Parts: sequence; C-alpha cells; structure tokens
Amino acid sequence: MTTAPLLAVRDLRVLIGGRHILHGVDLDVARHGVTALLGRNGAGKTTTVRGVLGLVPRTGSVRLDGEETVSMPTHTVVRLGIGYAPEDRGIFASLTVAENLRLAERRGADGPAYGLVHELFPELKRRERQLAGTLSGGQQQMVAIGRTLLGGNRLIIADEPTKGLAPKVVTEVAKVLERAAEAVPVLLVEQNLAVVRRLAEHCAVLADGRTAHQGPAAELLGDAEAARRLLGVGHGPANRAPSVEADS
Ligand SMILES: Nc1ncnc2c1ncn2[C@@H]1O[C@H](COP(=O)(O)OP(=O)(O)OP(=O)(O)O)[C@@H](O)[C@H]1O
Repeated sequence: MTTAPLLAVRDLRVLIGGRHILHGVDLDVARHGVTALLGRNGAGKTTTVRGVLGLVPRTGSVRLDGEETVSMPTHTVVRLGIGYAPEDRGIFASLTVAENLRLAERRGADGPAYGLVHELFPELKRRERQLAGTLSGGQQQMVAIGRTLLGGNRLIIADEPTKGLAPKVVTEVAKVLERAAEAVPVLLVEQNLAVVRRLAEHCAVLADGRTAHQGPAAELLGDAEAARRLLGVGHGPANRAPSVEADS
C-alpha cells in the first residue's frame, strides 16, 4: 500500500493584483481520513484552496495522485476528482434537496453515487422534497458534502464548514465530515480546534502565506506552546476554541 500523499503541494505561490498572497505553501493531504489546514485569520488558507483548484494564478507544484495539475484550468482539475464544499456551502436555497444533489451529479465510473450519499446521510433521502433553504445549518452542510460525494471524487475540500454555527450544529457537522471521510479523504480548512482534535490525523499550519508547520494533529494540539505560537490560541476569548459536544 502506497503511503505517498494523495495531494502534494510544493512551494505554492499566488500573486494577486501585484500582492504576494502565498509565498511558499507546502501541504500533504493523506490518502485516508481528514487532513486539517489551520492558521490564523488571513494566513492564506482559502487562497491555498483556491490555488489547488486553479481559481487563482499560481506557480509551484500541485500533484494529485502524482499527476501535476498546476498548469491545468479549473475544470480539468476538478474532473480529476476534487469535490469542493465552499465556506458558504454553495447550495441553492430555493431548490429542494433532491434538486441540489441532481445539479452536482457527475458521471463516475458507476454513475452518480446516490447509494453512498443516502447511506451516509439517510436524512437527505427523507428530506429530498424539502427546500434546502429551510434546512438547519447542519443539514445544509450534509447537502454540501453530499454533493461532493456524487461525482466519484478522490478528494473533498471543505472550507470552514463549522464557521458561525452553534455548538450543537458544529457537532452535527463534525459527524457529517467524519462519515464522509470514511469514504473519501478530506482536506478540512478549520478554525475550531475541537473539531480538528476530533477529526484530523494530520495537519498543516499556515502563517503569513507560508507553511509554518506540518505533522500529526494530536501532537500539535497537545503542545500548548506550539499551539499558542502557531495558532494564537489561549490568549483570551476571541481565540478560544469553541467546544464540540460529546457524542450522543
Ligand atoms: N483576491 C484578493 N485580492 C487581494 N488580497 C486578497 C485576495 N484574496 C485574499 N487576499 C488577502 O490574502 C490574505 C490571505 O487571505 P485568505 O482568505 O487566503 O486567508 P484565510 O487564512 O483563509 O483567512 P480567514 O480565516 O480569515 O478566511 C489576506 O490578507 C487577504 O486579505
């Protein structure tokens, strides 16, 4: 079994409007489970994701399963098998759950993976006629993640899926991601360290547009001094990690 990373980003640089946003991001995403991308506000996490997807001009190397994608346009990159759940979830509020999923269909080897989506999230089957705008935050996140699972993707990228959610909903979303990651590896951009602690085996930390740290997530989160230095946690309420409720 190969242990080479599924996604290997090396020296990723992004220049927007004459400003260097990223100047040397290295990131390995594991072939299994959740890899967390961490860093303070403005560190460059979303730009890294956008760089991986080819949504911003970039240089360096971005290999998916060994294949160099850095010169490819976005539509080619995503067809290689990357599903993206953006920070705002990107769902259509005035369409039903079923319609939202249908819009994300892509033909994988065996057609769209509805079996997998309904197995992981039976609630989406039960609510298929409900308007997506009337779902809870956690249920909307199920739709967003469900959409990424429909196209036979090899990697899911979820950008701050718990941002702005109440603790109970954060727990719901963490469970959704945990289940999704059993099927497809996930790159998770996340500020909630309790979620990272629960889900991620590996992590990378960005600071000022560069990779400041990579390694096992538990090791970083278990080292109070490193977590304070790299993530700024432990300095008052604004930086305190919200909790994730215990499993019910
Ligand atoms: N299109 C753009 N034009 C100019 N500056 C940008 C652009 N996109 C991002 N930036 C700047 O680049 C830096 C990194 O932004 P980015 O959104 O990648 O950080 P982030 O780590 O995702 O932050 P947050 O946690 O706040 O979402 C910020 O200073 C941001 O203002």
